[in-house]
Amino acid sequence: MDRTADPAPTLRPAAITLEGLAKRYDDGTQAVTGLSLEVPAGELVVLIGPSGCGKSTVLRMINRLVTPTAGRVLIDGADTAEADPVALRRRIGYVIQHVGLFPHQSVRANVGAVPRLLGWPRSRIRRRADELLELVGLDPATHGRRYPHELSGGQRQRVGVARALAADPVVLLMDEPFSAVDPVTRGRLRDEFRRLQAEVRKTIVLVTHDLDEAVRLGDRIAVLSAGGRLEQYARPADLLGAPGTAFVADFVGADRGVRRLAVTPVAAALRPAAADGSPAPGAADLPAVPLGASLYDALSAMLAADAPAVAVRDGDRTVGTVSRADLFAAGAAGGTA
Ligand SMILES: Nc1ncnc2c1ncn2[C@@H]1O[C@H](COP(=O)(O)OP(=O)(O)OP(=O)(O)O)[C@@H](O)[C@H]1O
Repeated sequence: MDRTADPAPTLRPAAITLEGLAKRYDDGTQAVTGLSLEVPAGELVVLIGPSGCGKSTVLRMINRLVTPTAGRVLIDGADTAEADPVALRRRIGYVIQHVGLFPHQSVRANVGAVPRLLGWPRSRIRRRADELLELVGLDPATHGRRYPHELSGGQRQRVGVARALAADPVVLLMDEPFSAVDPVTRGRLRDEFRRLQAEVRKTIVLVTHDLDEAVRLGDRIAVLSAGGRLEQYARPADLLGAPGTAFVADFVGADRGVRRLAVTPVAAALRPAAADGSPAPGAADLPAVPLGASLYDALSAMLAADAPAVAVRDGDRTVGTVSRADLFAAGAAGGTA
């Protein structure tokens, strides 16, 4: 990204603190109960739990679309109840399930909506919109002038993400952001989003029903049960390796061992190649996975090729091998996600 073209300083991501947060709706529904958790600056925290357990209500209390009945939300230590709600929402990006793009505005105008409200000069808004469209994988020249109905569902979803990032928010809230598209597009968007987050490093709170999405995207996962009660808050590998309550064990399911392989890097089981750089004997005949792959990828490659091990490559170089025994041993011990 050409930061020199944009005079706006990039805002540091902010930490979010939820302190004893609760919401009881007027009809008596207790949606969230005494929720306390800390979202470190620059991390992506996933809220997951069964339908109706209060996940969306938590997001909406963070941006003050819903007023808590008890507790506080602090952003970088400042109580959001004391902020002007409109100004607060401009500092917080919000991506929702069905995107909510303005149908009668072009893609570029949609992405520039918040900067326009903030009174940025037109040339800067346009530059920012085009920069963000590129960032989310849309060509500004082709897609910038289109209207939302002229895009595919996945493209609309990308525009929604670009729009939420436009004013360089200190916090990004995402409510089921990838659920309105087919499973293949969903997987692709999720992978793209992971790369995007590695680049922009925002503080993100993301709501999903999908455990795979949670373990692949989350730095930490908060599992909520009915009434918005926090069951466990942990890193993905820890959540899968040591469910803290019977509810979590049931929620992460019997296949949690396999899921855990997906969040354990192949490096955790690597048998390094010889120090002189010569490849392990027979490595040339093995299927290969890149160094950034997970143990799950390694197992898939072994099963597909009916091979006893995989070679691990860093670019063109074979850096070592992982056998089935190495893989299961490391999977059982758990790696860091
Ligand atoms: N405005 C409202 N008035 C009354 N009850 C509400 C209101 N909004 C949500 N609720 C209730 O609060 C509870 C939590 O809803 P919320 O949408 O936060 O859950 P969720 O976990 O996001 O659900 P889902 O996964 O199905 O989207 C539900 O029982 C819901 O019916």
